[in-house]
Amino acid sequence: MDAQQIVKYKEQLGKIGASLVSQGMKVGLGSGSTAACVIRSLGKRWQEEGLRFEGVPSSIASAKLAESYGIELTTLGECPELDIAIDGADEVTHQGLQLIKGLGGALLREKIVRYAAKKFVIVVDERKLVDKLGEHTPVPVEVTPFGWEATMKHLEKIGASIKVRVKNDHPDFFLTDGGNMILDCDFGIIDDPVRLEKDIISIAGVIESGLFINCTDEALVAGYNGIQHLYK
Ligand SMILES: O=C[C@H](O)[C@H](O)[C@H](O)COP(=O)(O)O
Repeated sequence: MDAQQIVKYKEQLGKIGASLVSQGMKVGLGSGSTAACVIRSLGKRWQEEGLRFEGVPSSIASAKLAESYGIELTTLGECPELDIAIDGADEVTHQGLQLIKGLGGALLREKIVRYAAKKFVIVVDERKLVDKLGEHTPVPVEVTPFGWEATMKHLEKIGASIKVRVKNDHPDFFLTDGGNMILDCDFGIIDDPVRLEKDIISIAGVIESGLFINCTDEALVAGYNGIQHLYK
């Protein structure tokens, strides 16, 4: 799949994702480049069709993008229950729609927004589809900076090979919107993601894992044959 093709797929996903939103809905706005295409399409509908909805962004970047189209944003404080959240993902299993998310570092807020929503739809191109999680992507784990070295040791004990995430082309640690660190944990092929998520979350210092298990209702997958709809 070449870069031009990927851009085309993301634009298609943006339009279809945005078409799921109707007047007055409460909407969780995801993060990353594919979710950004949904936000742009929603922005066009806001400007050209007068679509109005209440948007809760899952990252500062998504908030800025939405605001650049004039979309009025709200918070989970004002609007704790959402009709739908639409987001990207880094890996998606064909069966069960289990996910790895967080290569962009937004996993904690994305998960909070997801669980505030009645329905969770993800938008991905077909490169992200896998039989089992862990085929291409480590599991991003958000940890508190205090004592992160000890947290890392515990993650290693449950089988992770770890890279501490740093900023692009920079030796400084990458920090999330919430000021936390990300440890990219390679567990190899993940046979039991339910168990692994529990094991990760039970470690002191771990704030959230990038495993999104049994929580996706629908995946829109762009590929050579158009957009497929997969359901859990
Ligand atoms: O933290 C980032 C998010 O989980 C993204 O939704 C995910 O990384 C997919 O991003 P993209 O659509 O840019 O591949």
